[in-house]
Amino acid sequence: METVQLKKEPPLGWIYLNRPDKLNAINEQLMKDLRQAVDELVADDQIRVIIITGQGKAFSAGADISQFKTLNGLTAWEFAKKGRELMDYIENLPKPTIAMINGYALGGGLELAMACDIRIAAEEAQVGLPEITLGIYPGFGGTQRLIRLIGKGKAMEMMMTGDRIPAREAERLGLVNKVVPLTELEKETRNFAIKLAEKPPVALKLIKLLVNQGLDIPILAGLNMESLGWGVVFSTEDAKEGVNAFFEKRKPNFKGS
Ligand SMILES: CC(C)(COP(=O)(O)OP(=O)(O)OC[C@H]1O[C@@H](n2cnc3c(N)ncnc32)[C@H](O)[C@@H]1OP(=O)(O)O)[C@@H](O)C(=O)NCCC(=O)NCCSC(=O)CCO
Repeated sequence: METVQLKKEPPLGWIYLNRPDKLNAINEQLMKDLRQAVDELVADDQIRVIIITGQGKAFSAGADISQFKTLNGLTAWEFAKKGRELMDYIENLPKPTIAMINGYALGGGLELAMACDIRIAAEEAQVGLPEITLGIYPGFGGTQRLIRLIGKGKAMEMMMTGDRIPAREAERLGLVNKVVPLTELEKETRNFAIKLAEKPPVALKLIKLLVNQGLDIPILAGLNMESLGWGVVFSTEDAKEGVNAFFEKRKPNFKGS
């Protein structure tokens, strides 16, 4: 893959966006490579958690603006649809995902981070949706995901001003889960990811489905899905293991079945 690097460190799978000289700007090739990398990690049974990060000083500075000059109405629609569908795909992966935000996460870069389940950022990182300064607005799902993460008022401010905000402010808003010094970022992210990797995969997969779909459906439908899902989760070996481990006063060993 030209623009993405993959590292398998079971149970963790790492994806590095790899266009550091362009601050990991997202062009068509990177979208293709990212999809391929994600699919490879999902298909590997040894991988339980996927971490996405950037090489160099940025997580990603967003969609590749150099591609914009050749876009017309129709191709812009196609480009946005492609980017947005990739973010939807990542949001709905069956394994937990973490965005390790090592630097700038702007525009499509923040939209990618928002499609992940968890965001851990370096203190030095800055996030924002600066599309308005280009005369446009977020097109990879940002208008919808930001309001769901931080609420309408602050989301409006971020999108209307295009201002970048520091990681600590993003943490205060609930846009990132955890902020650590850059020197600690990889270690802290690994520790967090291992914690998730030790949890039962089927229950994690169902939590993702219930939370992601639950936001968009009437509460009664969501509550019914939750009850039905209990039937599925209770049929797993991991549920038996969890209950047995509780009574045997030991740490459970979840196998994913
Ligand atoms: C992120 C900024 C603030 C960093 O500024 P600075 O440190 O001064 O670094 P630069 O010299 O600007 O950037 C280095 C190099 O990367 C190129 N680049 C940066 N961002 C992009 C991008 N989004 N697309 C294409 N290329 C990019 C930049 O041109 C430089 O290349 P050279 O060949 O060395 O000149 C600053 O870079 C910045 O503000 N970037 C743009 C952020 C942005 O507007 N993002 C939104 C994009 S639209 C979008 O995402 C649509 C989807 O919703």
